[in-house]
Amino acid sequence: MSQRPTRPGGGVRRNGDRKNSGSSPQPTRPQGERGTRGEDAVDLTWEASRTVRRRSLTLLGNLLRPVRARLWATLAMVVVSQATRAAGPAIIAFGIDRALPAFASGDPALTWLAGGGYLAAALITALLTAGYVTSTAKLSQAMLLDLRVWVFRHTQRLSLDFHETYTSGRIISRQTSDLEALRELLDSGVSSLASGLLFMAFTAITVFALDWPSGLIMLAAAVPMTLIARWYQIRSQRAFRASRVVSARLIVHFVETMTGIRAVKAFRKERANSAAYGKLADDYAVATYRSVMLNGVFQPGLVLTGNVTVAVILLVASFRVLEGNLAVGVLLAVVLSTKRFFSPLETIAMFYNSFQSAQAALEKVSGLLEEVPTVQPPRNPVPLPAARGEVTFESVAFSYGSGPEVLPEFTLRIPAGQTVALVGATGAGKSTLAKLVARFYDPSAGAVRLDGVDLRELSTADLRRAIVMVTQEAFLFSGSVADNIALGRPDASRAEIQAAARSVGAHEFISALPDGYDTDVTKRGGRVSAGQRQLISFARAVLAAPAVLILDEATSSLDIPSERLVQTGLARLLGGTAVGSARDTAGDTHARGRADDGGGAPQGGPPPRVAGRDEQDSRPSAPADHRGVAASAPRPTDGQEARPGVQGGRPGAQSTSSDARTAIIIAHRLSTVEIADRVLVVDGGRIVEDGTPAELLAGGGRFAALHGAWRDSLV
Ligand SMILES: Nc1ncnc2c1ncn2[C@@H]1O[C@H](COP(=O)(O)OP(=O)(O)OP(=O)(O)O)[C@@H](O)[C@H]1O
Repeated sequence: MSQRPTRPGGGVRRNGDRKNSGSSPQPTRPQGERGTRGEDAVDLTWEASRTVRRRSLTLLGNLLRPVRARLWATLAMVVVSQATRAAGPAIIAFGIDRALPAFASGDPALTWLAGGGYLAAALITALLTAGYVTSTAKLSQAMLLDLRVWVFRHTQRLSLDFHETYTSGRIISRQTSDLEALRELLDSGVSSLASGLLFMAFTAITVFALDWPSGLIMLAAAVPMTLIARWYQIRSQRAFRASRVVSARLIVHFVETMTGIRAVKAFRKERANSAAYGKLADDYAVATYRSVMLNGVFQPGLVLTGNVTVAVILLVASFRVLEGNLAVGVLLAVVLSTKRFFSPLETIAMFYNSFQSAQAALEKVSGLLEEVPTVQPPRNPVPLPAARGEVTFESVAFSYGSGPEVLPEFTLRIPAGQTVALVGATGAGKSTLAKLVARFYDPSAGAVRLDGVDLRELSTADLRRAIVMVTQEAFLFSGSVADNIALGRPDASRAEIQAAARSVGAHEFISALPDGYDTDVTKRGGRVSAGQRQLISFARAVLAAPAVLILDEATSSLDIPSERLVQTGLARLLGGTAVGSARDTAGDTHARGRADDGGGAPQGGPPPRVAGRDEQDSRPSAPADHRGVAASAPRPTDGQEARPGVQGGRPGAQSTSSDARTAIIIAHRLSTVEIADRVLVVDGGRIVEDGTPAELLAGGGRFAALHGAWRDSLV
């Protein structure tokens, strides 16, 4: 496509107003715009209807802009073809009333003119019809291609908070059934509607030109027809909106069931799900039935009006012929034209249906495109090509959207190179805190900084290079194992990919796959276990060599051998291994005392370390815990109590390492906590304890209690 508008929709933020100390521009919600909010509403207020209509038209305008030259050419073809088509009866009238009498008196020229004119009109109509049908198909495909790409790109750009509430099922519904409704209309509906309406207009002009009283009768028919059309429009708009809403719900339910098929089977939800799906399918059938029923009244209503009009014109014009006030040729032409005038009505009625359906679809799609990412890249980013990895939370508070405060105001400093374990009960706010570091969300107040730079001021490239989050799901994209590892650095060589895999202990199992690193992870034989998936995602992170690594430690779905594999990989990952990167040359490798748990011997990568503190290098390793991972020895502490609300910068909890990777781990395992430099205990969104594992254990507080419970659970 020649040119694409940068953003097809308008702009709506989902998170409402937020206090923001960051300097990056935040989009505001324009008055009256709605985005996807309230998209399930079937009855819209006049104001909302107008807004939605305007939004749909803007989108349509944006779609048409790149193809406007073709659009005008197509329109010209439609206009001329319908004019020549409508001229047929007038040429016949001319032939009967003027050419035939002239022919009878020995002048055949007018008859030749009438015959030739009729043939030429028919030829032009045929050629131009073929031209506009092909051209419309090209127009339609070009517009749909743009729209498909816009919807995909846009939904991908939207922030996590949007995806968490909107669900992938709805997005699929927008991408499939809504775009399909638009395709139906654009492919042939628009040209049928336009050509039909134009043909009617040209025919009406012809009838008026031939015999204005017949023209007036025809015009009178417009009154009942308009009333029927209005009746249909109001009801069908409602019916099609309802049908789009139910169709989206149906797809959402289907997608949810299929993506959660394991849980469905595990909890024997099949019957309940089938019942729910059956109910939705029933609702969809009812909604569709309603729109078809409306069409069942609309279409015959129009046809009846047309036929009655033809009868009235025939009657009146015949009387006038008998009285000698009208030529027979004109009578024939007027009746023919009137009959033809109403012939596109059936098609128009049919495509008006698609038009209404497409309009409802356009409303939904334009609403989606109107959404604006709440996490915006800055207009003038502060460059940070090589981050050290110091993370600071400066008077940060956070709530999801307009919900309750999940993290009350706090200040925290994580020095570069420190390994921090976040522990706490479920729902305490650990993931939320980690997601703020990854800038999946922006804080509601205060600022999160990397090396002193507000994350909102970093370019996406710098941010994603410096901070990588490894989530529990360890998602693998379709493609080879090597492709999946290379996600961390797409330009990495095969040797670098293998080195990354080796460094986390993944090389052996990858080599044992049917095609080694080239094994397709979606194919039989390429299916890897949950633990192996984790290792691949660790290798991905090693290759990316971020300054800050955030890791949501996997707890679920790992069997004991997998867990050991992951534990070893994790310990290695935290070693700050960088493959073929600047960090590598900076000497970011560590050979530290560590009791290998046997989950995977070093395979060419740098040896693993126990913790990210350089001062630990000189200390002997602590005794291994039950899983064989060495616990770090107690360290000197300044004895300072962690104060909720004001944390960080404590000498006892600081790393002195300047080259190690900063790691923030949402820790679920005792062994992981013990290899951390520092533990933050989160409770109700507050950091209630902050210190080295040894300090906190000695302190006898919440961490000590958690630790005790863990130990007991391991017996
Ligand atoms: N997307 C969201 N929208 C609204 N509230 C959320 C969202 N995600 C989390 N919360 C809420 O925020 C609070 C903190 O959740 P968070 O996921 O950070 O806890 P957590 O400590 O990581 O828990 P877990 O160990 O179970 O993962 C919880 O009350 C949770 O319900």
